[in-house]
Amino acid sequence: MEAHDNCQVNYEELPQILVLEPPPIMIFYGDQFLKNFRLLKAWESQLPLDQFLTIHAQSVQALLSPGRYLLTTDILQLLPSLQLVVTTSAGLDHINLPECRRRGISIANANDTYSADVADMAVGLLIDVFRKMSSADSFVRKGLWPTKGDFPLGSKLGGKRVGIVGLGSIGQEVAKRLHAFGCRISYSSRNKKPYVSYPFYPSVVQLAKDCDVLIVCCGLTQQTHHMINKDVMLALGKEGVVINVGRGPIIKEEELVQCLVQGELGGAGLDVFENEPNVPGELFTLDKVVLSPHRAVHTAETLMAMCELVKANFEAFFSNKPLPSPIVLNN
Ligand SMILES: O=CC(=O)O
Repeated sequence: MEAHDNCQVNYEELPQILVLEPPPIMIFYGDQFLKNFRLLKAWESQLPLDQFLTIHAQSVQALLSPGRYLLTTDILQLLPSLQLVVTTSAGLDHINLPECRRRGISIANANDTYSADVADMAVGLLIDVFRKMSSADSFVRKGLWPTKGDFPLGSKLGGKRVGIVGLGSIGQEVAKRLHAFGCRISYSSRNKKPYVSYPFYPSVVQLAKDCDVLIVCCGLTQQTHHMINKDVMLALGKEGVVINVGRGPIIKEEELVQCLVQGELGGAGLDVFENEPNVPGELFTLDKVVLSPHRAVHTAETLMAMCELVKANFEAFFSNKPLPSPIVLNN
């Protein structure tokens, strides 16, 4: 017996949640926010994962999934009673969605909890690339100012033509911010959005031709995989800048590195990479590139909001109520 909310509850009787790997909320804040649930922590077991899952196969109805852990068909098949996946991410590319659809497994995600923070980061990366803030910081710290003299000029943000790739909730937040900075916004998306007046481009290459900057804000799907390739980058041009706060594999990284090294692209601000946490070494020496370790979504405040949403989804599921942030899986 344990004390929960000042009353005695039997821990064994609490609703059970399987957690395959600790999500960032647990890493930073522990698992107190899920104190009214019994957490089955796969990583604490000495057993290989498949054996561990086989033992708990019949009892697991709900699973908490951190964004980076792949929920493959193999794993899902080991969990025949699974009815709900709550993921702490906004992106769903780590989950085998067709298999969930086939099995009728519900999914809930972070919805737009992170959108404002991700948009702030996209704008921050862009300002950093144009105004060379990271590189200026390192210039001063290395004591180069007195010896090397004048630091190179940056480029003005106001007036730049910014193409947003994916005008979902993150893309719209980016547009709002950069519009306020005096940028000229246009976008490409799966469909033209009837409620915005920014020019719409069905083709990303055409968008790139007419812009100084591309900001990748879309999710990773079969359609967006490697969508930003050499053709797009050449269309953007030698002064062009690419910002990626979506997912690494939306950009063909090898071609991005090549374009940057060969001076065919003006700069990049990257929060996400194809093979995280590995970043191509060629980028480390380029001042026109700003790098960030997939942190756009995580601020202390947003993680707390995420905790609440995760908890609310599990509470709703175990009391047969509608999920607060369900994903509708289309055929
Ligand atoms: O990248 C993080 C997310 O999709 O939430």
